[in-house]
Amino acid sequence: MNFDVIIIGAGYAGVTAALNLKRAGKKVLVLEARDRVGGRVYTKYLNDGNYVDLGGQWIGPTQDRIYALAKEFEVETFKTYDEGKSTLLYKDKVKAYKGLIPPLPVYALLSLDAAIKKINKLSKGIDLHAPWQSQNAKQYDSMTLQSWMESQMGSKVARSFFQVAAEAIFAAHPSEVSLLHALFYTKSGTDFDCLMNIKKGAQEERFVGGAQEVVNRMAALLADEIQLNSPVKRINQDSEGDDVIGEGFNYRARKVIVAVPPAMAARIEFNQPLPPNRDQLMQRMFMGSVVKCYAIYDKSFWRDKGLNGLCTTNNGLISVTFDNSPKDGSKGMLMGFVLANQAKAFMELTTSEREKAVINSFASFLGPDARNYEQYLEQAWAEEEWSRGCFAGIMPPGAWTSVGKTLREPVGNIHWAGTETSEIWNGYIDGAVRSGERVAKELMPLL
Ligand SMILES: Cc1cc2nc3c(=O)[nH]c(=O)nc-3n(C[C@H](O)[C@H](O)[C@H](O)COP(=O)(O)OP(=O)(O)OC[C@H]3O[C@@H](n4cnc5c(N)ncnc54)[C@H](O)[C@@H]3O)c2cc1C
Repeated sequence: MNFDVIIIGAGYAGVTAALNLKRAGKKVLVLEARDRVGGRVYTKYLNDGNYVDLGGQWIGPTQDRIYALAKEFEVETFKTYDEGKSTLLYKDKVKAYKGLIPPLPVYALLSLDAAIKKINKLSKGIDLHAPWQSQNAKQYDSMTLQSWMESQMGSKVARSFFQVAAEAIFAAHPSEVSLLHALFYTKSGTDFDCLMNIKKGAQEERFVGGAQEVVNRMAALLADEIQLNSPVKRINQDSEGDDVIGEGFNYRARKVIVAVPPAMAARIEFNQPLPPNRDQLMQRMFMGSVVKCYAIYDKSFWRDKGLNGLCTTNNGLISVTFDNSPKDGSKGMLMGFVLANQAKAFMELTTSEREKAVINSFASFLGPDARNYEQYLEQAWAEEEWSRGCFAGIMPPGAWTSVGKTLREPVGNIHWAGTETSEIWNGYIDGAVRSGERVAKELMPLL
């Protein structure tokens, strides 16, 4: 059977592209490896009717495209729980504090504040459309975020907390991330404060019913077009179109959209080798490492103590936790991230060792009550065959300025989507939606 467009991947990017093309009268087919849509957004429904988001979950100001879809598909959002005091574990002591500024030594706070202001200022100069053309791009791309942190912050304590924030944003150690990429990503998501914060930040709101709710409803309009359990193994290109091949299927289309992260696109075979710089990009844009962990309680006991469940430390397995309880507060759900190098070590533990280590970490913030949990859940994204890491693809030093321009450049009939290709909210759900809209628009005149 012949299609106008075959879309590989039914994450937010692929489903958005498919729906836009279908609405424009095009004949589309979406091939998805997993047995569900949503990709890196994964809502697990629990037996008692509750749910947990094991992948992407928050949305916030300026993420207009995902908000527009939530409105269109009538999925409500609600504020992330943020009432009461936050918790800081520093030098083995637990302190509760109000507001955004943790009770750290003044010299460390001043150093942190200056670094955040500086990264915001530098990021303003980045060309989001072509980061490699930004002023000083070569210089920034020859540094890591770590080397920049060392040059900016004399205080070791400040550096360690900046690292906590950076790892929560990139799911990678700062020594792995190009400074140019960090600046691009910062501007793409407004600024560093917006990336870090709950109020007026990227963590401001959640979806009622879970973050998969919107994409599930979109997919319901594509019931005849989405084929699940269909990993694409190979694309054979010729001048007229492409054959898209997997186990038990071989479909043909005039155009193909690859809506998977570059690291996953690298696992597809192509009959005509891709241009070498494109291939090198796919070899280099690596996925971060994150394990998202939950303990579920009969109630959110921390709220009774005037705490908001937002806990941070510069010296623990879990460096940051959030109150992820349902909107009605009927259950207590504490969620924590194991990030970057900690995640790599964590994934070598047995299942029971992992659970024990996470609960110990939760108890180190919130006391013995944290041990009285009903259920433990986790999702290690590097263990996921069809993601191989998260939150998103990251550029190491040198990649943006050498091969970065191939990120969105079509190759013959193949066009690229996915949050990694977005100029705005790159790495986020909103970026995925924008990339789906962009690629559909790009293809329309060619069909
Ligand atoms: C733990 C975690 C927390 C996050 N938190 C947030 C957050 O709070 N807010 C936010 O905005 N973002 C967050 N993100 C990031 C967000 O989830 C992603 O940016 C977004 O979902 C990416 O969508 P996408 O469509 O570009 O890619 P994906 O969701 O990765 O979709 C790609 C799809 O392609 C499929 N696929 C891969 N290879 C093949 C193949 N060969 N053949 C067929 N199908 C294939 C995959 O199964 C997948 O369904 C988080 C991510 C994670 C993992």
